[in-house]
Amino acid sequence: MGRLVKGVWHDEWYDTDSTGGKFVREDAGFREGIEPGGRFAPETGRYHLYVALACPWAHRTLIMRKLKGLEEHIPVSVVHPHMLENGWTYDPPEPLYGFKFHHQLYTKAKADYSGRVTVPVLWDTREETIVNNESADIIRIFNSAFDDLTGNTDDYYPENLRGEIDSVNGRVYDQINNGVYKTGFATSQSVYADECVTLFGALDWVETVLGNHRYMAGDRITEADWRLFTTLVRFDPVYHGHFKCNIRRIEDYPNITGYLRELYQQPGIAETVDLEEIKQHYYYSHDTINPTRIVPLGEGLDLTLAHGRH
Ligand SMILES: N[C@@H](CCC(=O)N[C@@H](CS)C(=O)NCC(=O)O)C(=O)O
Repeated sequence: MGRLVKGVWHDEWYDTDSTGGKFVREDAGFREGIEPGGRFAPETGRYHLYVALACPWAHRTLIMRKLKGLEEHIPVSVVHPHMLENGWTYDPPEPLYGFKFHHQLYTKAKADYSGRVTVPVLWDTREETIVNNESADIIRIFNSAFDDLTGNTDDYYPENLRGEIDSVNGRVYDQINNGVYKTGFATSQSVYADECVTLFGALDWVETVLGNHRYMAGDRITEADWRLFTTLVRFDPVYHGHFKCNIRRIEDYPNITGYLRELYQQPGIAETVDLEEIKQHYYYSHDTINPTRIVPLGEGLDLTLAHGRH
């Protein structure tokens, strides 16, 4: 775990001293788009996606790549699940440059880069740079930028639902997706307790929404559902224990349980979920919160059971 400072790698854990025990996530450093006629134009084989199978943010991009039929257009490389003193690593080395360390991609893109070195990364092989390293942007890019190439016009951010999707995303991001990290990485009891209570308040709200609607932003699956899904699928096997998010389990919420199963059972989605890799990453990499590195055996819900949603 570490960060780049002016292009030099420093092995360091998150600084929560300067924020009174709070985990504060850094903004992504590369935020370009892909559009026809633009600097980054949609082309088959031009872009490469770097992910961790364990990472909920990277997982969103894998899901959208699958749903939008982009697998043959955008190849993917996967980091090793253990993120240790060198940050994310490739074993074997990644295919474009033979790099062993994910931070080498960042310094290839910008020699004096300062900031955290995260996945996912959407790489441009033409300009040899990072187009974007913010998953929220990458899934929007995948949602529409390659439609002319793939002929797949499925829309997970439809015009008429954007207001609702944005509003759901806002709360889900802050209190659930990032909420589990803010709870798990807190280094003071009172910060932990506040974050944990807020997280479960948000899950209670999701349970109510799903009692009234089939999905989070109405009656069709949108990006709001996929953004929530990647946290829910990790919750009982990882966040409940490792991040001390243990007021309730997902299994204790009937509507969320059925919804999670229904999303998991959508075509192609189960292949994007690797629970063993997910558990290995969290329990092994975060030695400040699990110094023995023992990976627990429990796997959480059986996601293959009938979802019972209609
Ligand atoms: N805003 C980014 C966050 C990505 C992120 O934090 N990824 C984690 C893995 S789950 C990471 O690479 N962390 C490495 C670090 O913080 O040093 C996104 O959504 O794409």
